[in-house]
Amino acid sequence: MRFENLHDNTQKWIRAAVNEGHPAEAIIYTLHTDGHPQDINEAVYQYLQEIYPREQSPLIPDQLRSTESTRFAYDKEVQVLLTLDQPHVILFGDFLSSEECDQIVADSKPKLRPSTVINAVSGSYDTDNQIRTSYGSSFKRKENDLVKRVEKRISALTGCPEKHAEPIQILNYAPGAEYKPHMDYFDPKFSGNANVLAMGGQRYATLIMYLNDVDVGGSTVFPKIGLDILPRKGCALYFAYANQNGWLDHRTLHGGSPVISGEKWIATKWMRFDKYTGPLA
Ligand SMILES: O=C(O)CCC(=O)C(=O)O
Ligand SMILES: [Fe+2]
Repeated sequence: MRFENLHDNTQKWIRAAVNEGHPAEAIIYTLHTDGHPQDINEAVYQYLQEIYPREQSPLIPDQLRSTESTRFAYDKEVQVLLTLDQPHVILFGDFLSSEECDQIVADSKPKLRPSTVINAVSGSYDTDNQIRTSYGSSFKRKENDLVKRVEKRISALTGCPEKHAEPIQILNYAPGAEYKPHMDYFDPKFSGNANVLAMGGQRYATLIMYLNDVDVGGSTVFPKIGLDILPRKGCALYFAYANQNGWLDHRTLHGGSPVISGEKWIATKWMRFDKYTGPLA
C-alpha cells in the first residue's frame, strides 16, 4: 500500500504521529489495532523514508521491519523487548536458551586470550589496557553444531546473510573489566582501517548476545543517547549504524561498563555489507 493512496485523515494522523516523534513500530501497531490492514506498514515506512532521507538511516533488512512482538527465527521463538528508531536498536529476549549460553561459555573457556583493539592508524591489532580489559576468543564460522545453529538463527532474525557475518566473538569480563565507549564501524578516514574494510566492506550492524546474568555492573551503555542495557542471560541486543551511501550513525557510540561484581560473558556478531573474508571466515 502506498502512502498517497491512504485516506486523507489517515495520512494526516500518520504525519502528526511522526511529528510527535512516535517510533514507526508504535504508529503501525496503533493503526493495526484501529483495524487498518497489515500492509499499511509499507505506507508508513515509505513516508518515513521520504522525510528521513536514505542517507540518514541504516540498512534495515525486511526481516527487521516486522512489527510482531514474537518472531520465529530458524528454530526458535524470540521476543522483542525494546525497539528504538533513531539510532536503530532492538533488544530481543529468549534468543539463546540457558543451556546454549552455558555450552558456549564452556567451549570458550580454554581458548580465552586478552582482547585486542584495531589501531585505526597502523591497522595492527593491539592489546590496550586503557580501552579494553576483557578476555576473548572466537569461533570459526560453522565451527560446531551449536555455532551453526546460532549463526542460522542470527541470519533468520536479522536478515544478514551468513556469509556477510564475522565469526562469533566471545568476551569475558572479570570484576573491574570494561570496554570503553567506541564505534563498531571502521572509520574510513583512518588509513589503518583499510585492511579490515577490504575483508567484507563496512560493518553495518552488531548483535550482542548475553550469556549470563551479571550480579552488578557490566551493562552495555550508549552514552550519546542515555541508553543502558543490563545483561540478561539469553537476551540479544541488535543495533545498526551504516548504509551503503557511507552514512555512519555516531549515536551508536557504546561500551561495556565496568563489571562491579560477578563476571560477564557475551558473544558478539558483526555484520558486513559484503561477504566477510577475514580471519576465521
Ligand atoms: O560489553 C559490551 O556490552 C559491549 C561489547 C562491544 O561493544 C563489542 O563487542 O563490540
Ligand atoms: Fe562494540
